[in-house]
Amino acid sequence: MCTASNYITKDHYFGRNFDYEISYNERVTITPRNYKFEYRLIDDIESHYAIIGVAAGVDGYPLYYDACNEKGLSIAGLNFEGNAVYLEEKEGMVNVTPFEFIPYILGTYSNVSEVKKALENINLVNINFSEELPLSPLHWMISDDTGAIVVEPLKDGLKVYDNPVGVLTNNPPFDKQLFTLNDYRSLSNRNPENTFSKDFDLDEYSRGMGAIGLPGDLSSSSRFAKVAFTRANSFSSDGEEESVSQFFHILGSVEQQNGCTFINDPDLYEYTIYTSCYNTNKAVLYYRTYSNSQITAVKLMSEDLDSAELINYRLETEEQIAYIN
Ligand SMILES: C[C@H](CCC(=O)NCCS(=O)(=O)O)[C@H]1CC[C@H]2[C@@H]3[C@H](O)C[C@@H]4C[C@H](O)CC[C@]4(C)[C@H]3C[C@H](O)[C@]12C
Repeated sequence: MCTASNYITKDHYFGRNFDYEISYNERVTITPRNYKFEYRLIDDIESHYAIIGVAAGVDGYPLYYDACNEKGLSIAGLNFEGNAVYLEEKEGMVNVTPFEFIPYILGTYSNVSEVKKALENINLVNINFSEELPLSPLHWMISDDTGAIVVEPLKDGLKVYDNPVGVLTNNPPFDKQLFTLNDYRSLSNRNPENTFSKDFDLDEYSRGMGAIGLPGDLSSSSRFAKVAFTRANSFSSDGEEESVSQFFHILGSVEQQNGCTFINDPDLYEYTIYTSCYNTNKAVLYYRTYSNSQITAVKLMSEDLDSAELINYRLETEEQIAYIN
């Protein structure tokens, strides 16, 4: 399970919890403007927008999980098991593979409205990256400071939804997740009046009673409701540190602790391996890992973006504790 969210203060923030039971040795990968993207079916692209993101530890190609480009456009791929369908090559369409989708979108487009238009002509083709890394069933949230969309590959092509709640988890498909939010329309960040009955008193014995009924389990539909509520009611000042801190708290509301989600394999549990937070206006990637609660930052604009070589930074995974005495 994974969760993605955006958050807007003075800048636009976007990121995700990467929840899984195994790691692909992910690292921060920067793709400078002149790294040559070789595509399986469309023409290679020699020069494009620069990209920063978290990618699998595979040399020679940026297999991004989530990323943002120098124009402020951001995207994350989340599991969409049992629903994602990739198709055969289609004439007249821009045929890219699912693993090329993030590089293609972020390399070519600068905002969500351009992407929406381009998606009308994109076909996601079922071609594996390699035999060892077959295709994953994914859907994507794409976000910038004007809004967000969700892209789902279905059997009759790509379905694109506007995303007014600014979050995405896994199953079921996005339209069903959105509909389910109707069930929670009475929830509030304020304590409710007693509308249960006029005939007897009910005590307001605690703060936080306005959100009684908000799910707290780790299923993807429960995380959708929980994180949508948390994001919608989020309050912080608009400074960089406060915004970043608040963003980590939004995704912290649906963090998966190791041990709570058993995978059908001895000793394997799904947990939040890392949380990313992009300030997309400044192209800075902040992240935390499960074993290191300190926030680490990598700035796209500090690199030589006219180079042609990928730049990688390993994730800082050692806990960093500030001992006071
Ligand atoms: C599993 C990851 C999504 C995390 C997630 O949604 N977890 C929830 C699982 S579940 O619903 O609860 O089952 C996805 C996100 C990005 C994916 C990776 C990226 O797409 C990049 C390559 C693509 C290759 O085709 C496969 C390996 C891979 C390296 C992918 C492995 C895996 O499928 C990743 C890491």
